[in-house]
Amino acid sequence: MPAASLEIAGLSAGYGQTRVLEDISFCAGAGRKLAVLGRNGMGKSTLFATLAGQTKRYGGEIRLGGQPIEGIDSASRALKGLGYVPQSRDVFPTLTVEENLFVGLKARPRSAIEEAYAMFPRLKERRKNLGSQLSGGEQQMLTTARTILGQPSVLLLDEPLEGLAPVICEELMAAFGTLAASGEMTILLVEQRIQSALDFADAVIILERGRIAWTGTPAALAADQHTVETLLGVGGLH
Ligand SMILES: Nc1ncnc2c1ncn2[C@@H]1O[C@H](COP(=O)(O)OP(=O)(O)OP(=O)(O)O)[C@@H](O)[C@H]1O
Repeated sequence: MPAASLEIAGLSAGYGQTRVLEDISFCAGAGRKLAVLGRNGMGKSTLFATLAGQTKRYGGEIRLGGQPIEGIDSASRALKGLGYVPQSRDVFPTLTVEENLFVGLKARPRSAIEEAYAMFPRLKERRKNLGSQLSGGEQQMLTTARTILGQPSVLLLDEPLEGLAPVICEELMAAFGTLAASGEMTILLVEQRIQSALDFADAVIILERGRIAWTGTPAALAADQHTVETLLGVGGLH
């Protein structure tokens, strides 16, 4: 499946009676790389969970490749090409690493898991281990690899670098960049490592209390010290 656009218009969502997102609108063109930033608790994970169909939506539209998906369930969204790697690493604890990867293949041949091993050699070393026996960083790699094996047209990555060693972070961001550049995936990234996100992305949105407070390019953000301090709560970027 080639990369697809993701368009959101007037999206409001939350949990039960608790409204978290208000009137979110943006568009990520096919093959683009969008970073979603913001301080803790501003709604980043809720936005991705909403796109994946896992929260309560009060209103608004979500279009994947021009087709509305807001009315269909999570599994159907995945079948239509929406890949979601949540912050909570959801490996299957009683399956081995290799069996976890097989789940991600959908209809693809089993040999395709070599793609995951090329991206994460550590998973190949641990392929006979159970999901429950992996470290936090290894679970992160496994969840990410399993989702990518399904060849989504839009990939939502919620803090994929959490728990990973710096050298692996660099390799992983480079691999994500290659997937987007090859036209295989549109990638949306939530990341606390702001500089890594800005090095990766070609557009940025910043959430503040469930609303979009800023949009622009990484270069414009890096030059806007006031926004960096007030909306991201960090002293500066380099
Ligand atoms: N399952 C839930 N039920 C009720 N409220 C929730 C739930 N999950 C998150 N929230 C609330 O929604 C708001 C946004 O949380 P969310 O996790 O989306 O923020 P975030 O920007 O991803 O934060 P962080 O950077 O800390 O991961 C917070 O006020 C949080 O308490």
